[in-house]
Amino acid sequence: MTEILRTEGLSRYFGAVTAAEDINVTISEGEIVGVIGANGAGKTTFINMVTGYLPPSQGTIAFDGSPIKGMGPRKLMRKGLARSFQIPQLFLELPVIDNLAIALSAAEHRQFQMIRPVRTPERIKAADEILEQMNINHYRDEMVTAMPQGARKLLDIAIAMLGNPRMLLLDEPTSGVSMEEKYTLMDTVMEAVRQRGLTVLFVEHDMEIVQRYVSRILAFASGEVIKDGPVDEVLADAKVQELVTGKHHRTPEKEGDA
Ligand SMILES: Nc1ncnc2c1ncn2[C@@H]1O[C@H](COP(=O)(O)OP(=O)(O)OP(=O)(O)O)[C@@H](O)[C@H]1O
Repeated sequence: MTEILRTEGLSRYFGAVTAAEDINVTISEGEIVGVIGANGAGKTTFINMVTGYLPPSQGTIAFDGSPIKGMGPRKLMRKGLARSFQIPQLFLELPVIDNLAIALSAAEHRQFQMIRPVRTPERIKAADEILEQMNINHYRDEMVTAMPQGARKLLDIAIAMLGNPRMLLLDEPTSGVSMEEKYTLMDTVMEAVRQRGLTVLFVEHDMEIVQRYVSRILAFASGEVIKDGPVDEVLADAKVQELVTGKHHRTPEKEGDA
């Protein structure tokens, strides 16, 4: 399989705090990878470094075979590497359609400038398409404040998909979303991912979501990747159970044993 992302010796220190240390990960095109770990394990630090939001202290990052360390988020977005946030980064007091128009405008301009929600026919077309694909087109002309949390997450992910990325990094796509909404949200996102043939890396605390949607897991603890492999293998690992999932977590095979 073709490699799309590779990190080598990737580390980040905040003074005496080791947020991430010696992360060596290779992701192939089309893989859907879950990132798990307890609070403070280094998951967001890893995502932030890969997407250009945080400069690494050490190590290298390559996307599509070329070094990307030192590039900012907008440049990386143009290269095909996009992300969503744990807390959606949206203009709450603007209509949904204008949030998309602003994102498209920002993507079109290389230099920093005041960004206004200019609705060109091309932008409206692109916005309507993604809103429909993410099943949030009924919110099109509503303020973001009118949307429930799940719909806001979908809008944030829709914005990440606007530039037709090849790889998407999602930071806790289901956090703050109700139990009933979670699966609908993930089904919608994963269908869009499948149609676009994207590679996905997503941070998730909910092991049921992880088991249902990913094929490979990176387990983080104390800033390090302690296990990287197929879902069942990682979730059955004693160290992962001790440091990440808790020893009462049951793998899918064991589910029917009781
Ligand atoms: N800007 C910062 N300054 C100082 N320490 C930081 C900073 N950002 C993160 N850290 C520390 O780095 C470590 C890793 O944090 P990180 O946010 O990456 O963890 P996480 O696995 O994403 O946690 P969570 O699941 O709670 O989001 C933690 O000890 C955290 O306190």
